[in-house]
Amino acid sequence: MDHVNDMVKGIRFLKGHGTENDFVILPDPDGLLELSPAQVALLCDRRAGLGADGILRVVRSAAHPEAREHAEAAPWFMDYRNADGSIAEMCGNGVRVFARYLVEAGLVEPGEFAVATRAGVRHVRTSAEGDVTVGMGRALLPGPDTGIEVTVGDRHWPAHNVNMGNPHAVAFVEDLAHAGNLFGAPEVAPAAVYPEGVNVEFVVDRGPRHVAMRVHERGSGETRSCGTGTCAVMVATARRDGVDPAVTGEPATYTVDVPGGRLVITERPDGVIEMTGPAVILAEGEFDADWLARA
Ligand SMILES: N[C@@H](CCC[C@H](N)C(=O)O)C(=O)O
Repeated sequence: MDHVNDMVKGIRFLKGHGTENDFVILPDPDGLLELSPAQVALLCDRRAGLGADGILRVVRSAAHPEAREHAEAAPWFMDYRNADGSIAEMCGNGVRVFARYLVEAGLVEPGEFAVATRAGVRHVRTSAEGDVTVGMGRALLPGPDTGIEVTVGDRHWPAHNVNMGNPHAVAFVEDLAHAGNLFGAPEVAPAAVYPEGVNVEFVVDRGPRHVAMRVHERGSGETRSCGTGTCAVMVATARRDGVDPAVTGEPATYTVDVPGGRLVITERPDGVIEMTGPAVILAEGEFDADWLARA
């Protein structure tokens, strides 16, 4: 293997996941790694690349134009990309994995700290057991919340418009299998409600304050979990149940099962949503910079 090692101009990466929403993590403290959409897509390719639902580039906030203003409060910026190379504002599972990486790399002390994202600063709390809690900010219910329809094949469902920094359409269905194979994006109408595209969640009840969902993610296809999606689902389900912590003054907690595991979502009376779940770093290595440059 020595000749291979001699040849490789290595770029370091790690692999991690949160409830099986998986990421390639690229430590790039000085923000020197310019990634084209084609390069991101190659890295995320499960046959020709490393394979992932998305990329988490780890950049010092001070070194990134989109995060410089947060450098003092949140020294590290999560530059998230979807598997197709597109940029998204926010990734809930990604923030937990990003936080776990910062702790394991010794870049922050475990416990409470802040992470800069395109959707703003997010406060995280790591536990020694592996779970990470993230203050995901407030859900926006931008409207319209009626007249939105999700279609898969010949089935149609009304959907709720929830923004968690990124856009979601939440549809309550009778059976998660009715969402079909989700190889392609579900149709969401009217398309004008989501000019930047949308993540679509299909939800069934499992018990009191307990639901299960599948998701088709904008830019990544069906994934095993979507953190922002579970928050959007929690809020849509709570309102459907007549639960609003801003009115009762009591926090509301829902359990949201995803194909890759379980997340616990709490909405506080001040509207801030907290997401708790696992975050795992499972491998690290190097790939050939020339291979990526050829993409
Ligand atoms: N998997 C993520 C969401 C990633 C971004 C999404 N695909 C979008 O384009 O908005 C999560 O855990 O929240």
